[in-house]
Amino acid sequence: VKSKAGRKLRFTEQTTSMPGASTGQVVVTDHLNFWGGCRVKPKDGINHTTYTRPFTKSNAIQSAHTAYLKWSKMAGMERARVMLEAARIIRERRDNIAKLEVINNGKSITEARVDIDVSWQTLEYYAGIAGTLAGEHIQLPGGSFAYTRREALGVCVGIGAWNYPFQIACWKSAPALACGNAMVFKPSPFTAVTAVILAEIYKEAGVPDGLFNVVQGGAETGTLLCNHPGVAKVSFTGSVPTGKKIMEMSAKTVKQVTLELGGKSPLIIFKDCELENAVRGALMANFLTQGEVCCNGTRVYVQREIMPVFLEEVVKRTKAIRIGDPLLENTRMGALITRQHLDKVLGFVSQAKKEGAMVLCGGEAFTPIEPKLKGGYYMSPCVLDNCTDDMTCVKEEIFGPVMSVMPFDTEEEVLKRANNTTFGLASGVFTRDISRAHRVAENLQAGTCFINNYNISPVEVPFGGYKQSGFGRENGQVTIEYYSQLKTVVVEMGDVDDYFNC
Ligand SMILES: NC(=O)C1=CN([C@@H]2O[C@H](COP(=O)(O)OP(=O)(O)OC[C@H]3O[C@@H](n4cnc5c(N)ncnc54)[C@H](O)[C@@H]3O)[C@@H](O)[C@H]2O)C=CC1
Ligand SMILES: C[N+](C)(C)CCCC(=O)O
Repeated sequence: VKSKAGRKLRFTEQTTSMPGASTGQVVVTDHLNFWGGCRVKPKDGINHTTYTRPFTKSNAIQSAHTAYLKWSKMAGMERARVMLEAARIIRERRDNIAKLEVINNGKSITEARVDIDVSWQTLEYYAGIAGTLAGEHIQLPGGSFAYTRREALGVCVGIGAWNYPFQIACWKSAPALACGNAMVFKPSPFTAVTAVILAEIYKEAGVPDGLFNVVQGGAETGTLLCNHPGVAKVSFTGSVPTGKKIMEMSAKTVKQVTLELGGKSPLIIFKDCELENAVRGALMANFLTQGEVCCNGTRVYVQREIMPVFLEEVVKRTKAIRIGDPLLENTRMGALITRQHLDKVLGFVSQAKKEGAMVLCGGEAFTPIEPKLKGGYYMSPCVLDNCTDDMTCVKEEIFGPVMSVMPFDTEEEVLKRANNTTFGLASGVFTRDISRAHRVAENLQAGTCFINNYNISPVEVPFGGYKQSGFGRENGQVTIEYYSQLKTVVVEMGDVDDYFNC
């Protein structure tokens, strides 16, 4: 849905050809901004993309700051209770939120349900940690001592991409709120709807008004948020070029930054792998959410001896992927996010052909037979053979369902080739040799290495990049460090030295 701000949000199951061409439709009749505990009318009253005034008096950042003062004084256990209630509400409304996510994003309903499950689990996980936040006591000479306090940062900004709209909002807000911060979240203008649902759920669960706010808009709004002196931290998910701008803007007032950026991750398949699993893994690494996944393993290196059998299997299964109405239970691939993005992905396939790659399957615009789905942004998932490391399709992030396959001979060679990239988000290896698996994991320059599977990221496990794929982490206990700061309190129990007058 291209939701228009300033109208009411209602979910109806009508047949229509909305962007993404699902059988559902969202009619937006309520405002999509959410500040100070309620939906707010855009000041220009027209379109969320041209709107926001973070510098004006009554604004999202100010209301977030007021809420932060209250929330950060509560005990971790009290915050935990509210967060657990929010998790419960998400779980209860899982199917409805998942439907909205499908209509908004175009991904299949079965995937969207997993996203929503991961979302409430994220809130539960950080609720569990909220009650454990603590400092330490350090003994000093003469009975003096010091202690540390783990304190919130203040108002944190979250800026999200369009591929996992609700989940990204939860990955950012859950650790932020657990630590006592407030958050102003800006979703991608392509997927404006579900972050507001999260804001309403937090309110219903009992967070103070203004603790989690949603401002709609694009680059202009994001820029205002990153430059705002009242913001302590920016957590960004999106492309590398935008990430660089975010870092630059944040530097002006020394804001803390977490950057979850793009990738071009290698997946290495050795000849001693369990082939069935490796083929399934390659599909998991390339075709979730229409291939619009930052950590996808899109450079698939296959040991030469098993290349023919691997290709045969992978092509057979790729051709069998059911593309179509994302709201149907048996659909496994929905529609890409926009016409423009679809054209871009198809352009990568044409370029690959020009550079000598061979299309083994897919790579074309796809029109489902149902008339109601015509006009949707579908494409057939693509496997490219005859690829070399210097081709555009192997070097650049495509962010669509396009797998590039390349042969390799030795471990040493493939590691060198796998690491020859400015990205470093994820990586994967399939082998039955446990020593080799751990050796390869050690030597791959990436924030995650999946052994004998791919794209498994439960909330307990830290997620983030090496190199230009970003820094900071989301998920796992470590993320607490990225949403809090340590205060040292030094306590003198004796007299102050008479150093200057003795
Ligand atoms: N590492 C990760 O966790 C993920 C990374 N991504 C990356 O995101 C990209 C696709 O997402 P897009 O939404 O197209 O990325 P994008 O960088 O164009 O936009 C991301 C967000 O930043 C905002 N934005 C754009 N320009 C801005 C500016 N100058 N200042 C502040 N905010 C600005 C957008 O409105 C959007 O909310 C891919 O490259 C992908 O790899 C996507 C999902 C997850
Ligand atoms: C959930 N997972 C691992 C498939 C992708 C999460 C990262 C992203 O937002 O692209």
